Amino acid sequence: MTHDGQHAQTMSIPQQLYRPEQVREHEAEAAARAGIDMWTLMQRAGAAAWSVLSDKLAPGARIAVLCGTGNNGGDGYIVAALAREAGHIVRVFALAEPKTTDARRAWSEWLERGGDVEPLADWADAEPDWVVDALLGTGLQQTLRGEICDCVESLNEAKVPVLALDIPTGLHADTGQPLGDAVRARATVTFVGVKRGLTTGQAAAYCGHVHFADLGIQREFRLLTEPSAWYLQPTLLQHSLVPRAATAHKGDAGHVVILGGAAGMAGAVRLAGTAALRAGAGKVTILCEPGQEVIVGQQPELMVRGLEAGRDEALSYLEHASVLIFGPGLGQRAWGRDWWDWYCARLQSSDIDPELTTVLDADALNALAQARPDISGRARWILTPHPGEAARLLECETQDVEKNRWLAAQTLQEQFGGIVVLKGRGSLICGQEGIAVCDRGTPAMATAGMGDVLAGMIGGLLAQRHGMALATEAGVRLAVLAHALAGESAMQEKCPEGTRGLMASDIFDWIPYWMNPNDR
Ligand SMILES: NC(=O)C1=CN([C@@H]2O[C@H](COP(=O)(O)OP(=O)(O)OC[C@H]3O[C@@H](n4cnc5c(N)ncnc54)[C@H](OP(=O)(O)O)[C@@H]3O)[C@@H](O)[C@H]2O)[C@@H](O)CC1
Ligand SMILES: Nc1ncnc2c1ncn2[C@@H]1O[C@H](COP(=O)(O)OP(=O)(O)O)[C@@H](O)[C@H]1O
Ligand SMILES: [K+]
Repeated sequence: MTHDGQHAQTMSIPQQLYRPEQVREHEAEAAARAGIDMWTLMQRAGAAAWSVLSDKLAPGARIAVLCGTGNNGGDGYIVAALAREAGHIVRVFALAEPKTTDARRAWSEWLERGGDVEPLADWADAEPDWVVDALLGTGLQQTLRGEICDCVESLNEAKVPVLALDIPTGLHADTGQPLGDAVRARATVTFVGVKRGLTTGQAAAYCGHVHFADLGIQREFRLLTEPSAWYLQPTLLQHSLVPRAATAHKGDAGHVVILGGAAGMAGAVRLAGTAALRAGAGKVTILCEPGQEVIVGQQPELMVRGLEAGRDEALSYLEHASVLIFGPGLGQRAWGRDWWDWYCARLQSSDIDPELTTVLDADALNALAQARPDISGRARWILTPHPGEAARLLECETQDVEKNRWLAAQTLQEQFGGIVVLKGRGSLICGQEGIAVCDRGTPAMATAGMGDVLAGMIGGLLAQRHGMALATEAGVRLAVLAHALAGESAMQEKCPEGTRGLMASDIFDWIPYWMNPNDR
């Protein structure tokens, strides 16, 4: 078996993400254009996986390779052969004989070299230090069935570290949802193009660390098909968030107006307002329910005005606003509902400029779900639903949203216009420029007020976008990314591997850190 070292290298995840069908459809043509056959491609896949696995092994480690009947299984036989050549104790457990030509070749080479193939159900006999999951790749159709299902269950119960080839068996390579059950891998090596199901939905619970190997055909592959989504990386902040001019004054940095903060929920607008300032907004004004000013005003940099619902005095604030954030702590009582009705009416009559960039969050999204007004200005909306709010807007259940987050985000964008941020692990940003995904952040961010901070950061960054020559959609992507990274940094500071106990306000100090990526 040749070890094709040159193309066995893994690299960082590129920006371009694909649907699994795109990879299936175009990999053979890309390989042909690169002058190699599919057997060579399979050997490269096995070698790339081996290069990841070999780094994790102590000398003489015991490895169990679990092979399915398709080409994913073929990759597995190649890894097995390479691991044995390197002196490890390798046992292969297979569902049945391979069905495809290339996988059969890999299987027969393994047998010819004295390898053995044992029944899948016996895998635990190997008492492995590592397992290689080569059961199913992108060929997965519907819910896992038969012996594979039992095997995945026993593998997860055993809690042995697993390296998944291409994708953890059972995980849908597009939606990132397990189909029935799925292997919980410690690491995944994915081939040719990064499948977008590795970045959202439940992917983070199943994939472990994701490695990418282009198998030397990336250039050819990219010429054949357009990406289906964009993967957001911290380097993007460096490229886009250029330092402010030395002569800047606060008027250059925009004015964010935040409408929300009903009795009992003034904290939401205060969080959003502080986040907008930390993101660099020049000025922030909060319009809240009368009586709540004291709570907001404890953050002295925020300007605050208590207003009864529907007061046209609000127009004078909006006239000078660069961005409106509408919804944090708005509540569902009359005060909040009346403000929503006022907003829709004033937008319809153009008393509110339809060009005013407006973040609709929290209860403004719930009001939108109930009222569905036919108004102009939608092109300037940025909707920031979590999956529950998205479900209300789409009139479905939260699990329907999670089943296919790409589709949910796209449908919301088509129905409501503007830019949609579908929050949760693997946040999606969908607008005219396509869909981008942010898979950063930490489960410690699943805590009240974290969404208010995000709304504030989006507003705060967009308020400065003219000075930075930043398009709105690009600005939203950057804010989502910086929010997730600030959450990670704040948790890291408290407890490096921790997953609980973060508060939304803990991330404030880290927002300037990520907003100034070139200044350190
Ligand atoms: N040379 C190449 O082409 C290269 C390919 N590459 C690799 O190939 C992988 C794709 O290979 P693939 O297309 O053969 O599909 P794969 O995922 O192995 O499974 C198909 C088998 O699974 C079975 N099955 C399906 N659904 C099931 C279910 N729900 N529950 C249970 N069983 C189910 C199905 O059975 P059937 O339905 O036909 O009875 C069929 O036998 C790709 O991910 C990458 O790793 C790389 O090496 C680069 C070079
Ligand atoms: N497990 C997680 N991993 C990464 N980010 C998360 C996770 N859970 C929540 N977040 C992020 O935290 C924020 C929570 O927002 P939201 O649910 O609106 O909270 P709230 O309404 O309480 O302010 C979102 O940006 C979301 O993407
Ligand atoms: K697999």
